[in-house]
Amino acid sequence: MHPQRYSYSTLRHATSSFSPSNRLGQGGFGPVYQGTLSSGKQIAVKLMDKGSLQGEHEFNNELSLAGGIDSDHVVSLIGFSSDKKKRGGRRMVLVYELMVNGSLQDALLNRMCPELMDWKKRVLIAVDIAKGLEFLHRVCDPPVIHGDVKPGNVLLDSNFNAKIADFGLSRLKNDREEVLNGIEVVELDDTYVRSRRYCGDDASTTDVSVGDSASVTTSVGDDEKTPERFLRVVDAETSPEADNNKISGHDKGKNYVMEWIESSNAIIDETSPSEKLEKKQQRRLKGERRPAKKWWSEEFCEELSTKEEKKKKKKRAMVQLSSRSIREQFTLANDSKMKSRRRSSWGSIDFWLDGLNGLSGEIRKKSSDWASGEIPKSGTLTNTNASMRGTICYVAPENGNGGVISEKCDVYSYGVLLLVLIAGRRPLQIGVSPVSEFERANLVLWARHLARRGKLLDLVDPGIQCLDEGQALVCIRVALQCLQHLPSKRLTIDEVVRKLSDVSQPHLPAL
Ligand SMILES: Nc1ncnc2c1ncn2[C@@H]1O[C@H](COP(=O)(O)OP(=O)(O)OP(=O)(O)O)[C@@H](O)[C@H]1O
Repeated sequence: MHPQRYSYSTLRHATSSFSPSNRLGQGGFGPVYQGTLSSGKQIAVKLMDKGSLQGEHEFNNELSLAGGIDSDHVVSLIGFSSDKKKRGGRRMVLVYELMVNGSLQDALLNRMCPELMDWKKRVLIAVDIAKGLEFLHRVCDPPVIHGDVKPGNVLLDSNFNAKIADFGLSRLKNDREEVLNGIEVVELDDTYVRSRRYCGDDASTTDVSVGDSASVTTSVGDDEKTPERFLRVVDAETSPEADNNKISGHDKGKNYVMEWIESSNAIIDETSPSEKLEKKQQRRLKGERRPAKKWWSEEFCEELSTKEEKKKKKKRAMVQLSSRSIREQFTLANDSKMKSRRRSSWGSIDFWLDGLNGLSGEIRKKSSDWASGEIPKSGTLTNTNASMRGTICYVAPENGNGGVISEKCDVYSYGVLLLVLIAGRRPLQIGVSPVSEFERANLVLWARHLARRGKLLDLVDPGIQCLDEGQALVCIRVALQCLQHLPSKRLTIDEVVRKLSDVSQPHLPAL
C-alpha cells in the first residue's frame, strides 16, 4: 500500500493539536505524537524540523524507500503531509502505524520494561529484527541497506513484536547509487513527480501526476506481478523543476557542514587558507611549533566583547576538554596493554570504539551522547553519498573508510544490537567503568575478550529471567560472526535468521 497524503489540519485534529499529552518522543528531526484518525486507526505522527536540510533529506528518503516496503517486520509508513506554509517553506510530516511499546532503546535501556527481562522475549525480538533486515536485503529489489540499525530504530508493538523503523539514512544497494542521487528535493506539492521503475539493469520511467487528491499512487508498467520495488523520486535531471530544485553534491555537502557547524557550536577560524599557510611557513622557518589555543583561559575570554560570547566559548571549551580526557584515558589504557603489538590505528580511539572508524574526526554535539553510543543523527556530520553515516558504535568499520557499502554494514550493526539485547546494556559505557576495565566498557571488545576466555555467558544480562543457556551461546556466537572486521567473513542476514532458529551451535569465529 502506498502512503496516503493527508492535510496538515487532518493530522492536527488527529493529535488534538499536537497536544503535549500525546507526545511519544523526540527524534533528531522533531517530535513524534500519537493520534487517532477519524476511521479510528491509531497513528504516530512525526513532525520534521522546519528548515533543516537533513530533515528534508530524511523526509524524502523515508517516503521513497519506506513508502514501498510492506513487511510484518518493518514499521508501515501510512502517509505524509507536505503542505506549503503561508510564509513560505513547507511542513513535512510523516505518519506511521502506532507502535505502542515505543522504541527498543527506551524499553530495554531507558525505562527497563519488565517484559523484556524474559529471555524468550529478547530472542524473539532478535529474530524479528533479523527477519526485517532479511526482507530489506533479500526480498526488496534492489536491496535496501538500512544504514542505521540500532535499538532506537526498532519499535515494539503491543505484543512486543519488533519492527524496523527510520529509513532516513537508508540507501539502495551500491550498484544503483545514482538512484539516491536522484532523491534530492522531492517537491510533493508540485504537480509533477516522476516515478522510476528498477528492474535488473534496466530502468524505465513513468510520469505520475500528483494533484490535490488524498493519495499519491504510482502507475507502474505492464508487469505488475514481478516482485520489484518501485521508487518514487523527483528526477533531478529531467523534471521541469530540476534547475530550481537541484542542489549540487558539493553544495549539499557544504550545507550539511554549515548546518552541523551551527548546531554544534564549533569554533570557526576565520583566517584565510593563504594566511594560514604563510603563518605555518614562518613558524617552520623559525623552528616553532603551533601555539596551543587556550580557549578556556580567562585571558583569552577578556578579548571577547560581550559576556554572552565569553560564556559560549567556555562552554565549547568544556565539551572539547571532556572529549579529550576520554580520548586520553583510552589512549593510556591502550598504550600500557598493547605496546608490543604494532598496528597504527590501535593508538586511537577508533580502535577502542571498534566500528567508529570514519567518524572520529567529528565533533560531537554532547560528549554524554557520544559516550552512550546513541548520537542523534542531527548531531553527526554526514556527507552527500551517505558513505559515513550511521550511529557511533553501531557503524561498520568499512563505512567511512572507503569500503564498499553493502548489506554487510547492516549485519555488523545488527551484531552490536544483538549483543546489546543479550547484555541489556549500551555498547559503550564510559564513565561507569574505570580505565582499567576499558575492555568491559566496550561491549564488542568485552564479548571478544570473554570468547577468548571461554566465558561467553558472563555477557548475559544478570537480571534476565528464564535464561536458556544454549540459546544464549548461539546468540552471542552469531553476534560475533556478524562483528567480523572483514565484511566477507560476516554472516549474511539469512544465515543469521537460520542460525538463530537453529539449535546447533555455530563454530566460534577467529578472534
Ligand atoms: N511509529 C511509532 N510508534 C510509537 N512511537 C514512535 C513511533 N515512531 C517514533 N516513536 C517514538 O518517538 C521517538 C522518536 O522517534 P524518531 O524516529 O523521530 O527518532 P529517533 O529514531 O530516536 O531519532 P533519529 O531520527 O535522530 O534517529 C522514538 O524513540 C519512539 O519512542
